[in-house]
Amino acid sequence: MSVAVIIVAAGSGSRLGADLPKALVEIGGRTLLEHSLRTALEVSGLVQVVVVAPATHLEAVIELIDGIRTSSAVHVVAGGADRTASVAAGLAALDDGLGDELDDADAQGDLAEPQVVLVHDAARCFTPLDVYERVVDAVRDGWVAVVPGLPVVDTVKVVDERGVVRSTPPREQLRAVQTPQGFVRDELEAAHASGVSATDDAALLEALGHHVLVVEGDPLSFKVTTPADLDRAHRHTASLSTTTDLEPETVA
Ligand SMILES: Nc1ccn([C@@H]2O[C@H](COP(=O)(O)OP(=O)(O)OP(=O)(O)O)[C@@H](O)[C@H]2O)c(=O)n1
Ligand SMILES: C[C@](O)(CO)[C@H](O)COP(=O)(O)O
Repeated sequence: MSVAVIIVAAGSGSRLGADLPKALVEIGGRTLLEHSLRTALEVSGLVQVVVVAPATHLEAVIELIDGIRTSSAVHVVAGGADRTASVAAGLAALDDGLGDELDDADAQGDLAEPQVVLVHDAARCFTPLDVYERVVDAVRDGWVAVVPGLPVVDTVKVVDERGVVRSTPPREQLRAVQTPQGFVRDELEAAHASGVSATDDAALLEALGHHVLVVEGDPLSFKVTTPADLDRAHRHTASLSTTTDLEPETVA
């Protein structure tokens, strides 16, 4: 089953408060979007990546992507008013530019329109490749919708509009979910056709009665949301370069 990745990068990043859209903020010399894209391009069975960019920065994003060598089709489209609308814009662009390759594929049978779609937040720029692969494997195993997640460490309360606690869900049943979220393409498209918005795509499929599987996420898949997250991201890249610097000494 061939795979497409939609990277949603069209948010403004209001909670981060940078003077650029969040996906274009740099960490360790690369934008969040480039970090995410470089990993996404390694996914097995990949035939296409759609980058959903801020409408105000389409040219800048196209230029960035031109600098990345890849044999996969990478398309850039403008995002929408919220995350759900941006994913819908990415879905609408699936198959764009696959024309020539598809003619060959029809002949060779090795490349086809994507049947599995992963939706990934550019803001989760350090998600390891093995998380993507776990999600794809579970969709290939027959799950319609798959999300990576981690157990929750805090006790979570459900509150009413006044902030008064209504219930305390059992913590062992809770997972904090991340991206990439993976779907059978037709079902994701059908869920988006409802026009309903949600904070993640899996919720749209849940609403239609689909079973969503949670596979193991990764702490490194944290979402860069606030200035504190950006500091954490800088520390992460700094620790990587320190490790690299130390490698020759370690070997010697
Ligand atoms: N209209 C939007 C809103 C969000 N996103 C993307 O969805 C992901 C998760 O959203 P979030 O981290 O909340 O980003 P922002 O909406 O930019 O942040 P904020 O809510 O602080 O403005 C990000 O990669 C963001 O670029 C998007 O493509 N289009
Ligand atoms: C999709 C998501 O990353 C899953 O945790 C999250 O719901 C995005 O929320 P945001 O408020 O748009 O960052």
